[in-house]
Amino acid sequence: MSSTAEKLKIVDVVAQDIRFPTSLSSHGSDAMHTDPDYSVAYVTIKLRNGMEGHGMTFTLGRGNEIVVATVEALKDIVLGQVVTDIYKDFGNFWRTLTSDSQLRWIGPEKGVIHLATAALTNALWDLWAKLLKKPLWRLLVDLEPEQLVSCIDFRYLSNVITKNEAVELLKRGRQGMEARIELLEEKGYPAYTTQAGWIGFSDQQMNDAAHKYLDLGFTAFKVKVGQNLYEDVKRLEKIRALIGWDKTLMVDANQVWEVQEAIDWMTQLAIYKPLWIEEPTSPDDVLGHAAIAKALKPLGIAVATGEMCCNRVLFKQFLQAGALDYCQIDSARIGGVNEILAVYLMACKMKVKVCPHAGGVGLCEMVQHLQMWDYVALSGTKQDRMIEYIDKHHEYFDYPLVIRDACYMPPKAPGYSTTLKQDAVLKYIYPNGTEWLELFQKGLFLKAKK
Ligand SMILES: C[C@H](O)[C@@H](O)[C@@H](O)[C@H](O)C(=O)O
Ligand SMILES: [Mg+2]
Repeated sequence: MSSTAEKLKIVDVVAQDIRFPTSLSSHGSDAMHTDPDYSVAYVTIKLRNGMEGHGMTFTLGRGNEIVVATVEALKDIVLGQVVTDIYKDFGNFWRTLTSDSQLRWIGPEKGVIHLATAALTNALWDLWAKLLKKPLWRLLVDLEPEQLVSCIDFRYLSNVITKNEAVELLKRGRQGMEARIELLEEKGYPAYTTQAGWIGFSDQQMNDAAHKYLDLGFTAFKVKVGQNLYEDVKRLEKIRALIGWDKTLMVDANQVWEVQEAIDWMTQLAIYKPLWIEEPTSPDDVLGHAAIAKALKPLGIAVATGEMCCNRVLFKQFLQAGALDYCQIDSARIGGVNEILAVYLMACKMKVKVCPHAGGVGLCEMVQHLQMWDYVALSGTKQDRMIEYIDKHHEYFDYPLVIRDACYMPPKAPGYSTTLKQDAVLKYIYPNGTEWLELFQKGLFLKAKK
């Protein structure tokens, strides 16, 4: 092996359980997840030359240790590889990672095993962008269409999109690219916020957050619904009174309803003119979503889903069935960047708008890169599209996102914006981080029994 290849060998993969005590303030709460502790399974891939790539997947607390253990189970597939060999044929490597004959049985390509795949894959992309000294969105933009497509495993997709069609879409997407890069650098990419709408928030918390975001120039707000119709009516009355009727309002039920219940409930809330209802029912129920979308269309309410969609195949079915109007990819789910690219390509072909899910730790940092690539090099438009935004946990990153005039500004630092500050890791690693030890001592949290 040449000495350059030797230096680019992966010599270590470390997975850490990082958690933040968000349940203390109801931050992130919704009808289904009432006490989330925002967490990440944080993966570091180390090369012999000392370089590191970081990746993560998002969880709500206790499940985090299972994802960390699953990364441990997968890491032998990555260890010892020369990282640049992976990038030469990334699609095939991704298939190797998801095809281990014994491990795939616990998926396949869904659940914890796929979350772990996402964390590892995202670390590999961070490393690639760092090696090329580019932010990830720029790396994606600069890849030739054929090269980008070679990163994707098209298995099970050919009845909707083929490799050749994907290349054609990307070639078409390049027209006018330079002008869009300039526009992006000048104006950024529109954001909306969910921060005034957590279900556990008091009136005062909602009030404060709505004013804060109005002052920051935000024009689109998302509110949680689905626990109690009477409370939803009160909350939507309140948010409309705060933001006015000229602003955009979306609502999110986080999977709590039966199909007919979703239709009936949303019919009652239609007077508040929500743009979309998000996750009205089970994230796996393609036909249920299709029925809801059909029933709510005459009321002017669209259906959004995807933050818990398990893989490209299910996204394919949602798109085929006309079951979503807004496709909410999540940067820490499905199998990481490689598989998400396939979803963007299918959505582009089927002319469905992608409005990514974000907000959780690292999600805003990562997904901005993907959505900016889509704008510059694939769909070519920001029309009716926005990225979710929440102002928490960014300070723990080496290169936090930048928001200006309610728009994400394109990241400049090399990588996927996934590197946590060492200090944050020491404070929030579970259960022995300094912040956690203090919380246990104060009796604010009970340490999990092993
Ligand atoms: C538990 C989490 O905060 C979710 O409520 C959140 O991801 C949400 O569905 C969203 O759309 O932001
Ligand atoms: Mg949601």
